[in-house]
Amino acid sequence: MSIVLETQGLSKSFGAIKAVSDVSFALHKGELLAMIGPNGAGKSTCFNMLMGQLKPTAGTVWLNGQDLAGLGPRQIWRMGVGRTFQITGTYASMTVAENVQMALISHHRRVFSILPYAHRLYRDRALDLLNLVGMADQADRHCAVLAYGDLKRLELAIALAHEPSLLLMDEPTAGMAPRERIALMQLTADIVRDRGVSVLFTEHDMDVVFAHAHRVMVLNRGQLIADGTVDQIRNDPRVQEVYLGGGTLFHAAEEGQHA
Ligand SMILES: Nc1ncnc2c1ncn2[C@@H]1O[C@H](COP(=O)(O)OP(=O)(O)OP(=O)(O)O)[C@@H](O)[C@H]1O
Repeated sequence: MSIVLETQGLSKSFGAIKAVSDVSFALHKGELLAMIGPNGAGKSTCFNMLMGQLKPTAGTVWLNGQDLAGLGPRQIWRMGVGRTFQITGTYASMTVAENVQMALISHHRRVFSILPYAHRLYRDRALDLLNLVGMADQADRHCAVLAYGDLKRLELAIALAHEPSLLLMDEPTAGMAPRERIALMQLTADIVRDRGVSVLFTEHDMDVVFAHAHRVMVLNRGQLIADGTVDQIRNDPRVQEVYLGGGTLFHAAEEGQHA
């Protein structure tokens, strides 16, 4: 399997705080990789470095073999890295379809030339993407009236409009009801399988992680303490030590499995 994203010795310090320390990993094509860890473990800092929002203190990030050093968020996004956020970034005053159309227009770099007839442009392609995320029946609703779970699915369609080879999803299910969480990650797993997109996601809900991730990395205090399959991670004593203190990880996941 080819490597899409690779880091070597990735590190970030804020003054005396080592937020991320010597993190090396590889993400393969078509892989759904979870990055987990307790609060303050360094997940968001890692994501922000991968996306060009933060400059690493040390280390290298390669995307499809290309060194990302010195590149900003927009250049990295243009190279095929999509991102969904903890807080959705949709335009409330526009309809669901228009939001996706805007993303398609931007992807095809046509923003300034087509504004007078933008409402028609890429409409069919937008509907295809909305169909993919189960939102086609809401195409003409305004985003302001959407339920939170629907906004997250729309955000996924917007990210896919840019045809990313890699999707970074920062707590994609935050704020969602348990059933919605599983549904959104099932949808993401289907997209990974059907389109060969690679996904790196952070997640606090272990039911979601253990049900869908192909592989799991665990960060603690900025360091990568484990990287393996779901079973390897569940049984790793270092991971258990980190999480059992919080008392939430494994019990919740096991109950979820038996539900
Ligand atoms: N801009 C910053 N300036 C100073 N310290 C920071 C900054 N950003 C993050 N940190 C610190 O770096 C460490 C890692 O934070 P980070 O937000 O990456 O963790 P996280 O794993 O994403 O946490 P959470 O799950 O709570 O979102 C924390 O100690 C945090 O306080």
